[in-house]
Amino acid sequence: MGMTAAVIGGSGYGGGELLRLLLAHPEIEIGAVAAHSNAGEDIADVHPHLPDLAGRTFVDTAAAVASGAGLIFLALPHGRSAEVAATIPAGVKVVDLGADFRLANADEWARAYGVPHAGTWTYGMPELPGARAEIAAAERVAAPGCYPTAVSLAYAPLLAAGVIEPADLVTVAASGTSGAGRSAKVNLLGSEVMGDVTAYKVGRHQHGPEIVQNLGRVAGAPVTLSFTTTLAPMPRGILATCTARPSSKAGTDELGVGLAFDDELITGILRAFYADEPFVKVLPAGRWPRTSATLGSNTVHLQATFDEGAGRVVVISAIDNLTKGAAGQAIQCANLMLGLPETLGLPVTGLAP
Ligand SMILES: NC(=O)C1=CN([C@@H]2O[C@H](COP(=O)(O)OP(=O)(O)OC[C@H]3O[C@@H](n4cnc5c(N)ncnc54)[C@H](OP(=O)(O)O)[C@@H]3O)[C@@H](O)[C@H]2O)C=CC1
Ligand SMILES: CC(=O)N[C@@H](CCC(=O)OP(=O)(O)O)C(=O)O
Repeated sequence: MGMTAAVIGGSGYGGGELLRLLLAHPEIEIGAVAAHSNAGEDIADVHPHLPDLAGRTFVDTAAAVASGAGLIFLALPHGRSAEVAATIPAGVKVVDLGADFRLANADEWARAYGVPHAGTWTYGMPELPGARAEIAAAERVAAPGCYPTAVSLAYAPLLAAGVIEPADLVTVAASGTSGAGRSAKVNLLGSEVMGDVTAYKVGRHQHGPEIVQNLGRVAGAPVTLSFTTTLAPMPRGILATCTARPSSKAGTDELGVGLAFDDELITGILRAFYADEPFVKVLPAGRWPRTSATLGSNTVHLQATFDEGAGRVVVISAIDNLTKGAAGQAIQCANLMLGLPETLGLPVTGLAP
């Protein structure tokens, strides 16, 4: 074992997924695991799917910070990471699953989250252009949110190729309930969620600015996104339907391919962009992403078409919000920061049915 990692916020859903993946990681050993209201509890009592952690108890946050771990994962509610990060000594590598350090613009952060901005860390989405080397060189990384992963990776290849209009992106996405965390909320009760799909945070979701930040960097131009989120009656998964108008460059010889603007061209751009990416799968023609196929994997499934009648490109993206959308992505970043193979300990295959 090369490195001991502490997990702070280990009793939550993101923390539980981190622990599940780290138990199978050949180079990272689980050190102190911290909780808040569950401090002192047996880890396997809170996470019965992790029986190998029976007999180990959650410590408090300060004890985990002081535990001497060379790597710390933070899986805390928004606003909490910043105060804990300030107590972590230099030289310790930190990956934050929360939002505190994701946005570069302080005003946008304060508008989206309602508390002052704590700063900006290296953004942890290795598949975005130039990101991998920055993550590998960083001591502190802000791992992206679940929706921003699904949506940014759907649009990025087409924006980078210049074939869609950055000023007219429209996304409707559905999330499973674990995306809202483990703490009790009335709207997450089984009797509220089962048999229901509901829109929420319409027109004001906090992930809007994060997606716009990512895609603006890829496009090299201002991006406008209409982003609507819905809650689906399933524990895990995100399905994002991402549409865009073709740009004036689409279907012209400027692309250098001499092809009509059609499904083959669009999926060809996606395939070329992700040709060397172990965790992004552009599905074969005719097969559409489904959340169930991604569960437990660190994999993004993509498919695309050109809806000629509407004059819009449609890209569908599916991920497991807790894996590629949170803990898996955090470990992918940690692997890079530690100089390990990026895929170490991370499943590509899903769990079905
Ligand atoms: N769920 C998801 O799909 C995703 C989550 N994220 C982000 O990851 C972070 C964790 O999310 P998630 O696991 O879902 O959240 P949960 O609500 O499930 O877990 C939160 C964790 O933080 C601990 N905690 C709560 N308050 C405090 C506090 N004041 N001091 C110290 N620890 C505290 C909790 O401890 P205890 O329960 O013992 O009180 C628990 O371990 C959030 O920032 C979230 O936005 C990012 C991407 C996806
Ligand atoms: C279903 C549900 O409520 N999902 C949450 C996702 C929160 C999340 O994951 O937050 P960060 O990625 O920003 O840390 C939401 O929509 O706010």
